[in-house]
This record gives sequence, structure tokens and C-alpha cells, in this order.
Amino acid sequence: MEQLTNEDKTIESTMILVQETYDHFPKQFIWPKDHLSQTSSEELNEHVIDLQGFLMNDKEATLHAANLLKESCLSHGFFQVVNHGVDPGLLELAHEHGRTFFKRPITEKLKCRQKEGSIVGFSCAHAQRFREKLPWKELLTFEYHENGPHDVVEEFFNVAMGAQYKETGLIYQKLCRSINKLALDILDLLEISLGVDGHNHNYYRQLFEDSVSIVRCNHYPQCNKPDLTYGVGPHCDPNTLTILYQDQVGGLEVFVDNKWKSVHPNRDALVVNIGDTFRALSNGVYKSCLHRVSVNSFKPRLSLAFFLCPKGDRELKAPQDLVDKHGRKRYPDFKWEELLQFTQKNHRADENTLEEFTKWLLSSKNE
Ligand SMILES: C=C1C[C@]23C[C@H]1CC[C@H]2[C@]1(C)CCC[C@@](C)(C(=O)O)[C@H]1[C@@H]3C(=O)O
Ligand SMILES: O=C(O)CCC(=O)C(=O)O
Ligand SMILES: [Fe+2]
Repeated sequence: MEQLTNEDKTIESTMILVQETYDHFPKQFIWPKDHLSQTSSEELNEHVIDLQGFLMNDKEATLHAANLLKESCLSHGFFQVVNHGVDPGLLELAHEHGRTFFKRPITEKLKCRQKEGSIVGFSCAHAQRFREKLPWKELLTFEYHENGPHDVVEEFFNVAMGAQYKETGLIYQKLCRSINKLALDILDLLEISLGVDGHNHNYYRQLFEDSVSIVRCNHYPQCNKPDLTYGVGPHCDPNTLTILYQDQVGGLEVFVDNKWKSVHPNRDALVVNIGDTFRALSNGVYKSCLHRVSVNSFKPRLSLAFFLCPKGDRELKAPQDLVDKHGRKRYPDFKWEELLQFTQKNHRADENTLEEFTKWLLSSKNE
């Protein structure tokens, strides 16, 4: 067997801390208790939007779906979708392959570990990036390129992870293509719901024609002290939209009406939340969703997240008529590569990312 380097050993010992039951809970995983930390007791009664009519170009159904979408996004930026067009069998298969990967020995998983400065690869609790407030999760991250010259998902599994993951790569490539199509359809519906005028028809879709999205499998092991930590701490996703497939274990919570509310897993639905980039692209009209993930002591949980992101160098700004309608431009123009870099180098994504990024961008441009 290959020798472990010192770095591997550190990550491996963190990994063991994550997976075993301890008398002394590892302090890197303890999150401070502040106003955002209260536990959630209520269930969220979010809209579950049926996309069938909209996807078949039915006018009435489209207006109905757009109204529900508008209500959700004005209030908190979170909803679920059913009849979304993504094959449930494919989702289940991807989930199964994800589960099999996380069961593999740590030495195998570390072969494709996240390298410094890169977002792709395997990571245990982000232990290579952060020293405190570690999330109680293992993750595998890769990219999806829409209309790129290569099938980069397939390539990632085949090359970075090894030939035994060839089939997994084919499954994830197919799944990403299908989720990306859904994401662009949801962008169209968001455009309708915002009442963006006819001159700007397809404004959002066009920005994402050559998108470079981030895809992640999250594995949340059981935890013997679930009240001390989070699977993911409170944050808004910095990207545009997130489409999530989760199992039936539960743990996702959304901050609504000044309270944390838990999301009841729905077998037939995909979870969607608005990210900070779309908040900026709507000139602040739509909220990006503040959410977190709690862990539990009885069952591991797996989720697959598709973080829709534009190509790094695209200039991002709200359509002019939304700016005109609301009297002022709320955010400076920016590029996704700037916001991504901000979250990887300057500011770990949390509930304040967009405000902090805006200040940082304005001050760096005035220097
Ligand atoms: C641009 C990104 C940064 C994160 C991955 C994508 C989209 C979501 C972000 C994240 C999940 C928000 C919570 C904190 C974070 C550090 C995490 O727990 O993984 C964030 C991701 C990251 O920086 O890797
Ligand atoms: O696993 C989940 O339910 C959500 C994960 C999440 O919020 C994230 O990765 O950004
Ligand atoms: Fe998130």
C-alpha cells in the first residue's frame, strides 16, 4: 500500500475523529452559540412547485408556477420542485454511487483529495482549509461545464479518481446535463416572475450558456454531539441557484420569519434555493436563502448539490429595467471569478457574503 504523507496523516486523523464516537468532542468542530444558533422545532411550509405545465409551455400553469416562485423568493428564496424532468432513477443511481464512494477507505478517498487553491476533489470537513468551526461532513466536489469541449465530469471521475469510477462518471455527467437544463428552465421562470420586460427576454439564460458550475456530494456522518456542531453552518450560497437532491434523513433548515425551520424531505422533489449571485442579478428584489444543515446521532445523510455558476469572466449585472423599476442599482457589476475567489481566499461563505463582497469589491476598485 502507498505510504501516507504527514499531510495525509493529519487529514486521516481528523477523518477518524469525524467517524468515531468520542467522549471528548473534537474542539475544531464546536460552533459558537449565537443568535443564529437556536434549534429548529417548526417545519417549513414552503411552496412545492409543480413544473409540468410550465415545461410543456402551458400559459396558465406557467403563470401559476411563476406566482408561487415570486412569493417564495420575495419571502426567503427557498422552494421545492416536482415534475421537474430529471429522471428519478438517475438521481437514485447517482445517490447510490455517492454512498459507495464515501464507504471506501480513507486512503482511497484521499487519492483525489482537494489540492490547495482548487475547489475540486475530496475533502474531509474542509480540514485542509479551516482550523475552527469545521463542518461535520465529508465532501466530493467537481465541475460541470455547459457546452464545453470535454465531458469534464466523466474526465474527473475517470482521471482524478481512477478507472474503477468510469461508470460513476458517466452517471454524474448525464445527471449534471439534466439538472443544468432544469436550472436554465428555472431561470426562465424567475425572469417571468420578476416581470423582466420583453427587450430583455432570455436575459438570465444567455448569461449561463457557457456556465461552469460546481457539483458536490455531501456526506454527513452520524455525530454523537449533534448540538455542538453543524453539517454546514448558517450561510447563503454565493452562486446563482442551488438544486439539491437529498435522502429521507433530514437536517436542512431555512431561516424564515426570524426562526430556523426544518425542511421535510420530499422523495419526489428537488430542493431549490436562490444564491447571492441571483440576488444581485435581481437587483436585490429576490432574497438569497439563509440555510444550514444540522446533523444527528442516529443516521448518516447524503445530499447532491448542483451549484449553478456562470463562466468566471462573465460581467454580471441586473437587467436595466429592474434597476429602473426600483430606482437604483443595488450592487456593483461583478464577475463570478471575483466572488468565487472572495469565498475561497477572503471570506468563508456565511450569511453576510454578498454585503462583505460588495464592500471588498468597491474598495479594491478604488485603490
Ligand atoms: C462557491 C462555493 C463556495 C461553497 C461551495 C460553492 C457553493 C456553496 C459554498 C459553501 C457550501 C457555503 C457554506 C460554507 C462552505 C465553505 C462549505 O461548508 O462548504 C462553502 C463552499 C466552499 O467554500 O467550499
Ligand atoms: O446538504 C444539504 O442539505 C445542503 C448543503 C448546503 O447547504 C451546501 O452545500 O451549500
Ligand atoms: Fe448551501
